[in-house]
Amino acid sequence: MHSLTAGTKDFAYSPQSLSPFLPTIMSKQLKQLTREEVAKHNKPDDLWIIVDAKVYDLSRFKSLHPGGIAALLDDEVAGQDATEAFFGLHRIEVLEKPQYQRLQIGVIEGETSTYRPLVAGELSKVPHAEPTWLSDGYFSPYYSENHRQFQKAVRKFMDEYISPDAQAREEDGKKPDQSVLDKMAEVNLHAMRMGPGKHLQGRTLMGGIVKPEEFDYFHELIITQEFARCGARGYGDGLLGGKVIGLPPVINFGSEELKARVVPDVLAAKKFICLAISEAQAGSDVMGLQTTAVKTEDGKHWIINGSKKWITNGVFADYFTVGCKTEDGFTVILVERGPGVETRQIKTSYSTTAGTAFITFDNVRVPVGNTLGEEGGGIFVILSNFNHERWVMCCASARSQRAIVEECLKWATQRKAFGKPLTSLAVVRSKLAGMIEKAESTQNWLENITYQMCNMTYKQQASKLAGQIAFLKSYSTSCAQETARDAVQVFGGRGVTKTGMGRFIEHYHRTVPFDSLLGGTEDVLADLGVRQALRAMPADARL
Ligand code: HEM
Repeated sequence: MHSLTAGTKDFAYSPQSLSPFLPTIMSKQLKQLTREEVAKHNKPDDLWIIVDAKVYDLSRFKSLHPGGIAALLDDEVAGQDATEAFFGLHRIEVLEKPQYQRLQIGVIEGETSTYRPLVAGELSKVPHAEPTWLSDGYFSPYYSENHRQFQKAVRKFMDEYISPDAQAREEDGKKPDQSVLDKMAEVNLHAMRMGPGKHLQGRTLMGGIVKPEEFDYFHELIITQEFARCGARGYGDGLLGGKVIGLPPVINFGSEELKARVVPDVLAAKKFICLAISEAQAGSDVMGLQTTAVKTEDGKHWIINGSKKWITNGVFADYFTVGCKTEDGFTVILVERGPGVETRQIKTSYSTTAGTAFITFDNVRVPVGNTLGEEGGGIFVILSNFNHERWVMCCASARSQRAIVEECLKWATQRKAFGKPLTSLAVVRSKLAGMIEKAESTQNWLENITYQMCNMTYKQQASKLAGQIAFLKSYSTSCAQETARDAVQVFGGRGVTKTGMGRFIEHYHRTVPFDSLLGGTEDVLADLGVRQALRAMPADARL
């Protein structure tokens, strides 16, 4: 998606990954050729083609071509203009890859190329590929000039540093590269992802574009949405998703000593933290958890025993924000990796780059000073971040749906079936309509809620927005799943193929159900929204 920069096993693309090669390619003398001249080179050992006014010599490459030799020797391809056929079968990034760029020997005299991938930081011109506030000619009451500058900088950062690593790690399943995490720390992205607040004080945000006291939820929305564009769901979580949910309890409920010891290192990505609540026996039912914390006789330590499952970033975490059953009920305790703590990778439908873990605690000794909030008051610690956490998920869901819309619009325009572009088929247009409506409605609702968050106190948010956010989360992820299903229909077999044209659709379709589970399943959240509404029913209301 341009938004989703591409990469396959043999091919990890990002606009910047090309930069070291550009001088070589540009200095190569490209011949000015006529179409008649190209047409003479139509034999297996002397094979030229034209794609987008550029001439490629495929004589030696043909036997390495992943699509086989026959396709290249077709009468309408060999020596001919194969632009349309090419874009029906390959993503534009194929031609950007240095090893394929070298096949270009010339250009067609007097003609210019039409197609190009976006450069780092650029906005897409494809309709609905960007939210309206970033689209030409539209207005928005929500975003200031500062938000716009901030968005530009975050997108450029994302395209330059994060996207290339995202695609490579999604492939090899390793943790995000430390150099990327360090680069993010330099501009304080890890801190900003925690939202507005005191933790931003004294920090230079994104090179000083936004002052800590001016950073609001729209800035945070921008970060989450720009990250979601990379189309690498597992990597997105690997990029310290565990910190986004695991650190707030420390920041909001930890002792000053604990915060001073833990928070700076986590925000600098020197240490990693995760939220460890769910267990094999209990997920959403936090009161049913079985991991126990029992105090030592001198009352100075907890002894923790039990296990946790599906813990994002757990594999590489140094700290674990753990929900435990204690004498007084449910208590949240910060556990540090050490004797008795073991983590094992769980293979889920998304990549292992997220570091999803099964964790066991075997007589783990933790100082009582690591208790987060009141003993027995763990439910408040966990609930306190639920709205924010779910809202973050809505930001990501809205943006990744939009990226799929862009993929589908491009594909349906460039792909021909029955001699016509897919867009000429009413059924395809109808699917596109549904996807666009969902992406736009989700974003619009999200922006309204974000505006409320910017203007409400924490307490007001808790009472007025819990239902709204629960509904939005449930709505976004059900829209997302329908969009994924429709996108596969539009892409056909490519929508279930891990490489090539439909690779982002396959990835999305495979990973999107996850979004409908975390932070509460769709049904649970929709029901929560209704229950919130019922609680607010006025006593004097009658038909
Ligand atoms: C500069 C010229 C070309 C290069 C560098 C090239 C490269 C590639 C690459 C890397 C793939 C693997 C799939 C992917 O990563 O997208 C591929 C697949 C393929 N190519 Fe080409 N190709 C070229 C021209 C053509 C032309 C002109 C045709 C004929 C219309 C063609 C037909 C195919 C087919 C049928 C596939 C398999 C597609 C699929 O599995 O969906 N290629 N090509």
